[in-house]
Amino acid sequence: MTPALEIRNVTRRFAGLIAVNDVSFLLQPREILGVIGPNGAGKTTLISLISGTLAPTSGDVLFEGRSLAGMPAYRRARLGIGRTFQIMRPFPGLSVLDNVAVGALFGHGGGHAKLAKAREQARAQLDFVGLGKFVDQRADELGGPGRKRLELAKALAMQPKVLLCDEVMAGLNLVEIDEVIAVIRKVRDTGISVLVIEHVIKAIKSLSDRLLVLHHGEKIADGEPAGVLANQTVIEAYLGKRRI
Ligand SMILES: Nc1ncnc2c1ncn2[C@@H]1O[C@H](COP(=O)(O)OP(=O)(O)OP(=O)(O)O)[C@@H](O)[C@H]1O
Repeated sequence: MTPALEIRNVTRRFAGLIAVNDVSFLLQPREILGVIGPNGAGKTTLISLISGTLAPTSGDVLFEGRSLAGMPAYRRARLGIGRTFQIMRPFPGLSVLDNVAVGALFGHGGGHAKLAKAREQARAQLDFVGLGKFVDQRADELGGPGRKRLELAKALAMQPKVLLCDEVMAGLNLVEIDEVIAVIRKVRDTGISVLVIEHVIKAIKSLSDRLLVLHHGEKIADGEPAGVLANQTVIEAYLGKRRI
């Protein structure tokens, strides 16, 4: 089976700093892959290299077997690569519904050219993530947990085949984390492959089919979650962080 994503020897430098260093891995269709690592390990950079907001210094990203080299972010989104942002940026002044409708207008396959159709799709995505009751509220009036769900709905409205989630559980309480986990599982059940970056180790352990660990830009482990978290190198990378 062709992988949904293949990351092939990807390196990204920022001046003297190597943020991502010769990283390779696969994301299989319908897989939930968790990516963890201490602060500054290169996780967000990795998502940006896949979604196309950053270009690799070397290496290649393949989507369904096809190289994305040189392809801008908007075209990758149209091909089916959706992402959420760690720093949430709802369009201020727009309703929750229209924030998501924007995603539907520009998403996979060119999106829905008609606003009415985009709003219809946005409403369905908001129901899906549990924000159905808030469609008419201004997006910048949503609280933290609501904004996390909004980020997910915005990305899903683009009808991605691959969803890249950047810390969608950060700042949530345990109940809210469980709710987001349930939403991500539902996303996978619709046939979407998911890459999840997260600091909440317990959550990502139960959510992920496979876990990949980055440390100083390098992949130090990749495998079944319980085994990866018992790995001595991984424990040392987190020593003192109290996150395992
Ligand atoms: N645009 C940039 N210019 C210069 N350095 C950058 C840039 N973006 C990231 N970095 C550096 O690259 C390294 C990896 O950063 P990145 O944000 O990918 O880490 P992260 O694992 O997502 O961290 P966190 O968990 O804190 O979000 C860090 O040292 C960071 O300071």
